[in-house]
Amino acid sequence: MGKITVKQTSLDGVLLIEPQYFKDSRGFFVESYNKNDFSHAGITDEFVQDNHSKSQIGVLRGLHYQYPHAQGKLVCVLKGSIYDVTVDIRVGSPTFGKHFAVILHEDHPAMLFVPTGFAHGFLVLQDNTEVMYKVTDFYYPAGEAGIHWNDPTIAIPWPLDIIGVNSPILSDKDTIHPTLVELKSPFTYNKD
Ligand SMILES: Cc1cn([C@H]2C[C@H](O)[C@@H](COP(=O)(O)OP(=O)(O)O[C@H]3O[C@H](C)C(=O)[C@H](O)[C@H]3O)O2)c(=O)[nH]c1=O
Repeated sequence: MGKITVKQTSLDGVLLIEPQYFKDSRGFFVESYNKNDFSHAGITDEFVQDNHSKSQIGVLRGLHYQYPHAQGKLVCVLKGSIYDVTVDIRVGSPTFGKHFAVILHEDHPAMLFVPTGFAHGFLVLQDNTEVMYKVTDFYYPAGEAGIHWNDPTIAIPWPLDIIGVNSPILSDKDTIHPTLVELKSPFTYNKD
């Protein structure tokens, strides 16, 4: 049975998970999700839907959350790489408005667990990048919401220069999200 290593991040509840990779001359094998391993690590959420997106370099998807029917997410990169960002939007949290960023790469296949109460997004760093993520509630279009990717109070240092673009490729809806100051976050911090 594969083992996983779970690392805390700067945001309480957001976890970096490194499953055991079995590498050999053919490549590698990994159990990308194992209910027993995850529940032993304290992640007992039930995942009910798998999402899979493919993007070209320079695409930025986010910063998104869903409410009601908030979704926890388990994010992994199947191909290519992303600059993945999570923002704490739980009112009353000591890290409210703070972000955690990590590069997830096909060859450094850590996974990120994002609980409910956070906005999530990523900037794509290579062409034909494919991201797969499990979510803990179903898609609920009426509950789709977001925060502006370039919100000055969050001040995410998106590495646009590294990929040589001045501005990211966005969906129409991702150009008009409110800033965190304009938003009334529906999430509250519950330290238990
Ligand atoms: C999220 C979702 C979308 N769709 C449909 C709706 C649209 O017609 C199409 C593209 O959706 P959207 O532009 O919202 O996809 P992304 O911009 O990649 O959204 C995701 O981006 C960031 C990274 C997230 O963390 C969220 O999981 C999610 O919001 O797929 C569905 O049918 N089911 C779904 O669960």
